[in-house]
This record gives sequence, C-alpha cells and structure tokens, in this order.
Amino acid sequence: MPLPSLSTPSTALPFALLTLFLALYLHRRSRRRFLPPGPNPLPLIGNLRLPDDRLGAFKEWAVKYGEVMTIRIWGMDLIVLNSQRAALEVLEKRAGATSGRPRTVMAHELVGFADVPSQTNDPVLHKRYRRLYASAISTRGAQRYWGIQERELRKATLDILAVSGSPSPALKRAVAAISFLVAYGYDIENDDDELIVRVNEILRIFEKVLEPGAFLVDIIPLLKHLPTWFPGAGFKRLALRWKKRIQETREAPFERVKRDMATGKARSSFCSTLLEQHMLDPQASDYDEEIIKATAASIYSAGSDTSVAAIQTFLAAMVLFPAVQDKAQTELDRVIGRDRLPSIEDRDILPYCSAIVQEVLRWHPVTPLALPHVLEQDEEFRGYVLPKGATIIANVWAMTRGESIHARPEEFVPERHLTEDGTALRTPDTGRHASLTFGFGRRVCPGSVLAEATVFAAVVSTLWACTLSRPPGTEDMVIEYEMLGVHRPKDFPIDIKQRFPGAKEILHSAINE
Ligand code: HEM
Repeated sequence: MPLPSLSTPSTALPFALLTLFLALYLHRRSRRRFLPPGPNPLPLIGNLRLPDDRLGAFKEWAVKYGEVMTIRIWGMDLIVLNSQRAALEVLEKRAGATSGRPRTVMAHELVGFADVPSQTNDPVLHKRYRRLYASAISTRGAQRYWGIQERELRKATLDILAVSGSPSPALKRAVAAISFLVAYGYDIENDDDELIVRVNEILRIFEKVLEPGAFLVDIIPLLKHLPTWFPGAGFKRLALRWKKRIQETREAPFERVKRDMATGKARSSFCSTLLEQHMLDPQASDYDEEIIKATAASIYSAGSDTSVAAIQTFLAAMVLFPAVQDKAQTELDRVIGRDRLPSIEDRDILPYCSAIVQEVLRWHPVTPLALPHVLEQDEEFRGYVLPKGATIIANVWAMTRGESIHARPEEFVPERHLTEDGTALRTPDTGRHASLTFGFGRRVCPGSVLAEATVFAAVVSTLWACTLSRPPGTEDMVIEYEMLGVHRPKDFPIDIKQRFPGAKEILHSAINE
C-alpha cells in the first residue's frame, strides 16, 4: 500500500501541528535545562495547581531545592527565591531588571490598573510615585501622623474593653480611620460610612482581577478585541463598570480636600500638604493632581488589611505566649508607669515592645510571599538562567523560618531582635531597616514606616491598659491562619480585661484632650 503523501491537505495540517509541538517541546526542554530545579511533575505544563497548604509546600520545597527554584503552572514559570541572600541579590542588587509587575489584560488593560502605584510598569510614573511617598511618609514625614495613630488606637483599646466579643471590628475601624485621616484629613463617621463601603468594594475588585486565571481573557488575550455588546463579552462590560467605580472612589475624597482647602476648612493631611506645595510652586514639584490622587488612594487600599492583620497576629501571640506579655508590661510599668500613656515617641526607650513589632512581622508575616515581580530580561544567577518574562516570588515564609537564621522559628521570641544586653533593637543581618515582610528593591513597601508606627501604637496601647488571655476551656484551641489577600489569624476566643483601675479613665481623657 503506498504511503500517503505528506503534502496532501489531509496530512499537512496534523504534520505541521506535530512539528510545531515537537519544536516547542524541544525549545522549552533545552531552555528548562538552565532553569533552577523545582517540583514540576508534568512535561511542559509543570503543575495543574498549587497545593492548598501553599505556605507549607513552599517551605518544604525550599528545603528540597535550595536558594532558588522554578515552579511551573500551566506552562508559566514562577521563579521562587527561598533565601534572604538570593532575594537581596536578585531583587535589590539587580533591581533594574527585576522591578516590573506581572501584567494581565483584565487588570492592566481593561480595568485600568496600569497607572495604580503598586501595579504600574511605567518606570517614569513609578519613580514619581515613589518620590512622593518618600517626601510624605518616610521616617521624618510620617512623624506628623503619630498623633492620629495614637488617638485612634487608644479609642480602639477603649472599644475593645467595652465589648466582650472579637476585637477585630474595633481594630478595623481604627486602622480605617487612620488611613483616611492621614490621606485626606477625613474623619469617618462609623462602619457604614459610604466611603469605607466603597473603598472595601474596590479592594475586593483588586483581589478578583489580580487572581491568576480568574478571567479567560488573561489566558486568551485576543478576547479583549470582542465588542462590548458581543455575547460572552460580559467581562468587558464588568471591566468598564469597575473602572468607572474605581475612578469615582479615588475622586470623591480628593475633591473634598480641594473644596475644604478653598474654604480654609481642610485638616492637614497627605493630600492637603502635597497640594499646598504644588500650588505654591507648580514648576518645582514634578507631580500633579493625578499623581497625588493615586498615591493617596493607595494609603487605605495597600495599608489597611495589611496593618489590621499584623495587629491581629500580635493579639494571637500575646495569648499564646503569656510570658512575652508579662515582660512587655513589666517594661511599660518600669519606663512609663501607670499615670501616663505610652506614645510612639517612646519607641527607643521601650526596646522590648519595639522588638514585639519586629517579631510579629517575622512570626506570621502578613505578606508571606510578598508581591510578585517580573523579570524584564534574562538574568544569570548561580549558574541558572532566570528567563525574561518569568514571575519572581520572594518566599518570605521560608526566609523567616530558616532554622540557620532563627532558632525555634515557630516560637514568638522578641529577644531575637534585641542586642545582647536587651537595651536596643539589633540591626538585622540583612543590613536594611525594613522587615522582609515589606518586600524588596524598588518595590519595597513605601508605607512600612507608617505601618510599623501603627502596629507599635496598638502594641503599647493594649498592653498598657489590658490583660489579654484565652478564655477558660479554650487553652488547647489551635489558632488557625487564612490567606485572603493577606495572611491573618481567623477570629479566635480572647478575654480582654482592664489591667489596673483607672486605665480606662486615662485613655478617655487622652482621647478628649
Ligand atoms: C503591615 C503592613 C504592611 C505590609 C506587611 C506591607 C507589605 C507590602 C509588600 C510585601 C509590598 C510589595 C513589595 C514588593 O513588591 O517587593 C508592598 C507594597 C506597597 N505597599 Fe505596603 N505593606 C503594609 C502597609 C502599607 C501601608 C500602611 C501603606 C500606605 C502607604 C502601603 C503602601 C504600599 C504601596 C503603595 C505598595 C506598592 C509599592 C510599589 O509597587 O512600588 N503599605 N507592601
């Protein structure tokens, strides 16, 4: 029987497809030879999904594969940096090539995240955002907000003492109030405040659009060309609605600051300070209203869930490690006494309480896999090639649990952040101030100073006024963590009592001063 000719139409197409597939496979395989190793059971695809216990798996794989590994999901490469050394080398020393963010069609092109400070890939715009944060909320600039942070957390402490249920609603309210007062000088009325409701809605939109694979258009980008009215193009109509909603929510509080400034009613805030500077000398400042608007909006969107999660972790640590609570309260009694409240200014004379903040960020980092970066070009690292376009993840979870760096990593031990004589915070061996949980390089969190001051204010206010413990009968209950955007403890039973008579009255009078 004669063999069918390969040039006949019926065989040419399958043959071409087979050749293409083979070429792709061989190309990928030759490229893969230089990729760091990793858990990739299926050829080409790698993995179909990540395990449910993502953090546990990432830590195990870090032990197995070493400083850098590749996890492939549906053919996409994730380069995971498992050690501090690797993260600092790749994300800080080579920041020029590793500071981009992964781009998705739905988020960046359709919903308009391309100009959001935490998502933009425009290097000029990004630099301008970063300069603005540096001028307004770096170490010196952030001090002007200490009064707001102290007051709101003292109010939250009183609220917590007044109710018997979970402290989470009072903490969320306090952190939201701090964000809006800092950003706009706007005092939120209550939990149903329209602005809070709208901003929370935007946060949920963020979570949805940034979830890998949540929208088909991110897998098949050509779909973005479908007309909006076309059947199946519901995602485009949704994107338009979300885009409008985000713009309106950014706009409303900003316009209010401008109106209040015009009538002399505006309180000093991030927006009013920058707008004043801009109005005084528009040529000297390299930012405009759009840039101030976008950076102000990120103070709540990037700083609220994260700061609340850190404070919830602090409360979990206090009930699980009562000896730490005792030690901190001994320090507070010795240094501050019971006649006045501790303030953020007291950080240097309260080293143990300061070390609690650092240990909170290490023990259960709020962002255990930081935020993804993307490689702009091929980079050679430890004999491997980290390929252009791959997503880079910093495995902060494994870094903060490395036995060689932290003895007994599962225990909450503030002493690991103190000098030997316990009188000051130790300079971390990373040589930089910000905790690893704030990320790396040009994308490192610009709100870390603000966030640490908020957590410190929460630590000293609650420990000065309250005794925290587990209600009888719940001592053996495990405190579980969940990963919903941020890593935080699920609500757990906690008893909060006034620590000494008169504490509430001192809190009251400080708030009403
Ligand atoms: C405990 C609280 C916080 C934690 C754990 C945290 C953590 C992080 C992390 C891991 C990143 C990504 C870093 C990277 O890509 O390498 C980040 C970025 C960012 N954070 Fe925070 N953050 C916190 C609070 C805040 C606050 C209070 C603000 C308010 C200004 C803020 C604003 C931002 C912004 C705007 C970015 C994007 C930076 C960029 O892409 O250039 N964060 N944060």
